Amino acid sequence: MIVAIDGPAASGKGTLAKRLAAHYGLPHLDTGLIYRGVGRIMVDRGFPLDNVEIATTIAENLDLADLDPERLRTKDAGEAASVVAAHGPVRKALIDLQRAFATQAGGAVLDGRDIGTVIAPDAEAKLFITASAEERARRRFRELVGRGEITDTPAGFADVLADILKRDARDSGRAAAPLLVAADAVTIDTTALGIEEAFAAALAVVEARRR
Ligand SMILES: Nc1ncnc2c1ncn2[C@@H]1O[C@H](COP(=O)(O)OP(=O)(O)OP(=O)(O)O)[C@@H](O)[C@H]1O
Ligand SMILES: Nc1ccn([C@@H]2O[C@H](COP(=O)(O)O)[C@@H](O)[C@H]2O)c(=O)n1
Repeated sequence: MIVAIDGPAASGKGTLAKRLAAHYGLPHLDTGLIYRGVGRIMVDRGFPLDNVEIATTIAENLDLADLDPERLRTKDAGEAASVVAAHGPVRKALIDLQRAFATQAGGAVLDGRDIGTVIAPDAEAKLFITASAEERARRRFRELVGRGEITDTPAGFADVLADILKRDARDSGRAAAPLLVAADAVTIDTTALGIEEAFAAALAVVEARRR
């Protein structure tokens, strides 16, 4: 079974993807890490993020085994990821890698922005996880403060909210594989749901699709 999970930044799709993967004993791929990996290398090597040729070469040579979530879950890697992810040739270079993961024997759970629409259009279960921008910013803010990456101040929160809104606009407005709800996806709005409630709702959708 392939479970495709899409949604905007900090909506909780990664949390649900991990929980569903553990529940069904399936491997999980956080595809955001792939774009973060490309963005991180561009920044670390001082390449301008709008250099499509270099970003594409990096994407073509990316190895999933090299992606370190600890290093890549930072605010600046997320920002760099959303810039390189708008380049069509970069996305094209990363399709086979993601499809190979999705179609491995036994199935898989993938989360990202274009899983149900581009990477795994035939997935048995498709979820679109969303929440209000303010709630997503609150979640991301708590996470970044908890990791000591930013300080717990109103200005810090305003900065995270601005980043979420900017990423929403970039991810939804780009020409190449924009963030869209697949026609056969079920949308779960988690604004007022805790993690357990959201997991129960997601599990119910997947169970219904398995039958
Ligand atoms: N339903 C929920 N209620 C409260 N907090 C949540 C909920 N779901 C997830 N979180 C928390 O919100 C933060 C973001 O969740 P998560 O990383 O799963 O989002 P995401 O959509 O995968 O983000 P990204 O697109 O940036 O990878 C995490 O700290 C997570 O623990
Ligand atoms: N399938 C995907 C996954 C991610 N992106 C882009 O990467 C950025 C970072 O992703 P996170 O899920 O880790 O926040 C995101 O803002 C997207 O621009 C993508 O395009 N497609």
